[in-house]
Amino acid sequence: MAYNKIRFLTGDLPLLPKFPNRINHNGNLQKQQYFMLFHEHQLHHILATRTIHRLQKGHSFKLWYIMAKDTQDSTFLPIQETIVHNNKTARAIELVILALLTSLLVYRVFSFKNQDHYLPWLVAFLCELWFTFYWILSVSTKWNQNTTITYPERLLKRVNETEFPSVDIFVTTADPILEPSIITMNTVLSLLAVDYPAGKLALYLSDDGCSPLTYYSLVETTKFAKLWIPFCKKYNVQVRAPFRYFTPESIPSGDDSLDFQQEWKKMKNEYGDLYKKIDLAAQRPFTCEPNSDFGIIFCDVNRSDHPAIIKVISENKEDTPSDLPHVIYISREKSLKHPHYFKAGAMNVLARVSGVMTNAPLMLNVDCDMYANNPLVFLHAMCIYFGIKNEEDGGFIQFPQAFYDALKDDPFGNQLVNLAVSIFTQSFCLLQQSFICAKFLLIRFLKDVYKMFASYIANGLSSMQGTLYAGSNCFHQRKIIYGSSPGDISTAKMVNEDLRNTFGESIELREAAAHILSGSDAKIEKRNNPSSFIEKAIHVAGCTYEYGTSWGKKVGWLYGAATEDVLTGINIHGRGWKSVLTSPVPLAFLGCAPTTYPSSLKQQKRWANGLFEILFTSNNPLLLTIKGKLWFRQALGYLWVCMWALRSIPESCYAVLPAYCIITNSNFLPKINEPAFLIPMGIFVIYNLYVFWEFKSLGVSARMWWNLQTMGRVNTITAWLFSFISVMLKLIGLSQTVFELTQKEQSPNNGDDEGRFTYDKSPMIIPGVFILLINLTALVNAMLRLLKVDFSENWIGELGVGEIICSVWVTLCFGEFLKGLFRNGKYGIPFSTIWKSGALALFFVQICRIKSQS
Ligand SMILES: O=c1ccn([C@@H]2O[C@H](COP(=O)(O)OP(=O)(O)O[C@H]3O[C@H](CO)[C@@H](O)[C@H](O)[C@H]3O)[C@@H](O)[C@H]2O)c(=O)[nH]1
Ligand SMILES: [Mn+2]
Repeated sequence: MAYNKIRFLTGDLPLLPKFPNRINHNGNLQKQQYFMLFHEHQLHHILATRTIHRLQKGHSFKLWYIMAKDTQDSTFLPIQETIVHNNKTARAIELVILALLTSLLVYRVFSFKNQDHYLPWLVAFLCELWFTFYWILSVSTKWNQNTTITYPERLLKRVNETEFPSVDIFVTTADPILEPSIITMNTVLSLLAVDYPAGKLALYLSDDGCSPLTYYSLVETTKFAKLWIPFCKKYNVQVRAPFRYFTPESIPSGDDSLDFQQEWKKMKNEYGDLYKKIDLAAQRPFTCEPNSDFGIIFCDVNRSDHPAIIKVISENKEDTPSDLPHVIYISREKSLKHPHYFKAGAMNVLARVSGVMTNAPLMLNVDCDMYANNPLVFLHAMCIYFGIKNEEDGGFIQFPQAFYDALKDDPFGNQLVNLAVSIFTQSFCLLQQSFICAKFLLIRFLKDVYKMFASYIANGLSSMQGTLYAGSNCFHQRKIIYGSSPGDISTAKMVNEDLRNTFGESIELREAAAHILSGSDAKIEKRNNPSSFIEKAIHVAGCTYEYGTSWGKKVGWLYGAATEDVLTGINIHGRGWKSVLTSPVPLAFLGCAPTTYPSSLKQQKRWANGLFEILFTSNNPLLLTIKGKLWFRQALGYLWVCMWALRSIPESCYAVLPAYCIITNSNFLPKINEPAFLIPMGIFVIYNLYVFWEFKSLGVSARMWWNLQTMGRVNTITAWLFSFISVMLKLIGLSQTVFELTQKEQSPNNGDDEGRFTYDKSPMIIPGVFILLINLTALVNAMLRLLKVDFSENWIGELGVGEIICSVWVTLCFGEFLKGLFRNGKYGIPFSTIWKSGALALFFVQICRIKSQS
């Protein structure tokens, strides 16, 4: 379909000595290999020397493999390309660290009986066993790295706009105060104005806050969009979220045309008006106005107990096409008697309502603060959609989560740069080539024994399935969200009874789903007048609709973990799909990261909590590898993220150990005059230098590296420890997880406060303050001991240098808390928190005393 413009040629290709090997017995060139050989510059070189195919006449060639004659004609160039990273140095260092970790374990085992202090030695051994295991997961996840690059300009030359699939866009918001309407509206505007045929787009805004303000803002924003979209398209505006476009720096220059300058001013005023309207409405209490349509809708609604409200705010009719996509407002039914499953519940309503109204084969999902920062983002996604080679490669298309106005040097460690290293930019998405041989041998070897199992291992060894689904900035195929697996025809042939059990009572939804599952795009019905389906849509947005169906269990966004995104993503991978990550320049989407320490803590807790919950569902990565089609190394990658909460236990123990040992005058590390001291020292030095180097190569400042490294320790011992505890409480039935929203701010620049730590009374920081206090006590203890030291033989060995270094390091990591102990007001740690941690620390020191006396 996409390549019908490519010309067929035959001729000579003398400049490519490797070329003939890559032609298979049919005379066809393997398409991956084709692209490996023909990087753009090579091609240009070849074409410049006027060489063409050597392939003899009479051979049939698949469209892909044909080169065009004209250098200017880019129809033969790939629309997406995967570049494999060279990370040999990183791999070598990672293996050195692994070797050191292993030797430390071996040393512990052999020196165990010579110890006078079994307890710290045993605890250290268990922690290090965990660190080694976790390091293996991390190395495996980062081993193969690649980047996918997309070329929208080539796509436009090759695929006609009419062939583009339609896309339903879902934006979710839940509270107009924590998520100010103006931010949500900017996200809406940026999406309405993307470079994509407007007739193929429908934007659905889900409002879990059931807020008249959000509804009113959307109506006004839609009016403004009618001016904004043509303006953006006419002048090819790059940033289509007005609050980011009309900045003081963006004033038109003298070089710009007069027309543009005038329209720019007009647009700026119009946006100013919109802003004022929304701002005023936010300050005025809402009143029921019986004579206005708007007043009646929201009269007496209670946000947690109300019927579904669905309004088509604007329609893009086929007979009067415009630049403005369909705009639809949804506030799903809520009732105190029924669970609503937070964002996952909202997404499922969006999937159903859009299924009834527009039923696009693709859906894009964004959080209310994630505006589209690159107007070509849909075309970048289409490069992948049209460029994937095998059906299963297109599980979902994820763009990274990145943030605007990020605080300098990431003081709270929440901007995901560190994750970028491992989850987003590089790994989770790998190349098969180098392992094909190993895979082949392995399959042969185990063939007769465990045929199935062998192919799992082989797949696992060869590569991974791709990036995580991160909840926002992701394109999904509707059929995959509806539960289909690659190459599986059973869903395509679902009969009415199955459809009812899966998708529920609504006949329209079942019909629409059957269309989608049967696969062929051509059959997917275009619905041009969503407003005629409002009644049907209200039906599927009801809070009892899901009872007795597969929503949240097998289809849609899955319930059971606070991170519905990763849970839904692992389920998709578990069906055998792969996913793709691509990050165009400029970045596809930008949102707000929490700007205060307490809100960052809350977010960290929810994430670690949700990720850990996944291990206790039927979507546990190891279960999915055995029972489903999750590849082994992909499962290791998932384990690596899902165990954040569990990490808090060994990390806390390891942070307690130096204090314990100094106070009780015992050791958990080899003494400085033993050669074995070099092992932990080597790990410490090499690991930290390695991470520093890794961050440097990502362009991260030294200050940011330090912040990320200390916040890594702090978050683990505070927020993640609480995630661990809360999952345990949930497992024994004592608590329920809730989704606490993150506060969003339009310009997070709040003067003096920017990036400074503030504290609330959250108990989460108690363990952190406790660790700090006991390590401070230990250091004072060590100092006193140093004063009394008798410089006789082996005094340096008795000093416990390793323990002191560790204690100093832990204290440095908790440096912000140390400052917080002495500051006042919101910058200081509340007295009640200090008091509680102090009591715990005192108790601990007392135990140490008793221990050392016994
Ligand atoms: O009951 C709810 C709760 C949340 N949301 C929406 O969910 C989105 C994400 O909420 P936010 O507070 O911004 O959480 P983050 O931690 O920033 O979000 C990340 O992590 C979440 C899982 O914890 C994913 O759902 C998100 O997509 C992902 O961006 C927002 O648009 C909310 O409006 C709802 O629609 N209904
Ligand atoms: Mn968010």
